[in-house]
Amino acid sequence: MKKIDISQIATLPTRHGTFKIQAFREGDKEHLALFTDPLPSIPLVRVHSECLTGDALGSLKCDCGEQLQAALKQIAEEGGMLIYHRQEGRNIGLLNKVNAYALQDQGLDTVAANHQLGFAADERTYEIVETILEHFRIRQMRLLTNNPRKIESLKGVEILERVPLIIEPNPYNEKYLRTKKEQMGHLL
Ligand SMILES: Nc1nc2c(ncn2[C@@H]2O[C@H](COP(=O)(O)OP(=O)(O)OP(=O)(O)O)[C@@H](O)[C@H]2O)c(=O)[nH]1
Ligand SMILES: [Zn+2]
Repeated sequence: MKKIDISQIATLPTRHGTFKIQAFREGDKEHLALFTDPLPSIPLVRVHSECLTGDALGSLKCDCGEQLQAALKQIAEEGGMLIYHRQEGRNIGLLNKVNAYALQDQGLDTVAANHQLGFAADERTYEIVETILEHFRIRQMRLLTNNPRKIESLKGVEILERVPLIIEPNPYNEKYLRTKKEQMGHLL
């Protein structure tokens, strides 16, 4: 197992409320946990995979940015944790994701574009997420997701409830969301 470095806990005021923040470094990847204090015994958890274009740049090609904001709002209200999982582009990385976007400009869907570049549709792994949950001794939770694969991938924690996180489609992400539903089994 890789060595994990863990930061101190700091306070992070956000537009949704004040969270605690802690960083986890694994090799060259740095992940974050944002959590309410107190943390309920059965917290509401969001595992959010990095999407720089959606999360930081306001991209309308996906639903990530709006999901991130909606998740933080709900977690601030109900108590829980957002794990910011630094596996950009379903873990193909930013450069490859932009190449996948170029293929999507030519008409390929999000799954076919990944395949054309030699990747599986989803290359993410969740060991670091399990390590972070273990660090906080979270063994039972409610999970904010529409992705059944994410539920199956999280071993060692009991997911008592799946809480949907549905964003209204826009003309630019309609096809993407349809592909996620039809080819990736998302509960949309
Ligand atoms: N390779 C690739 N990655 C993408 C694309 N669009 C978004 N992503 C990445 O997909 C990840 C988000 O995954 P999603 O499948 O939308 O959502 P999810 O987190 O698995 O599922 P939910 O929990 O329901 O939101 C982020 O890492 C994004 O960077 C794309 O067209 N190609
Ligand atoms: Zn995105």
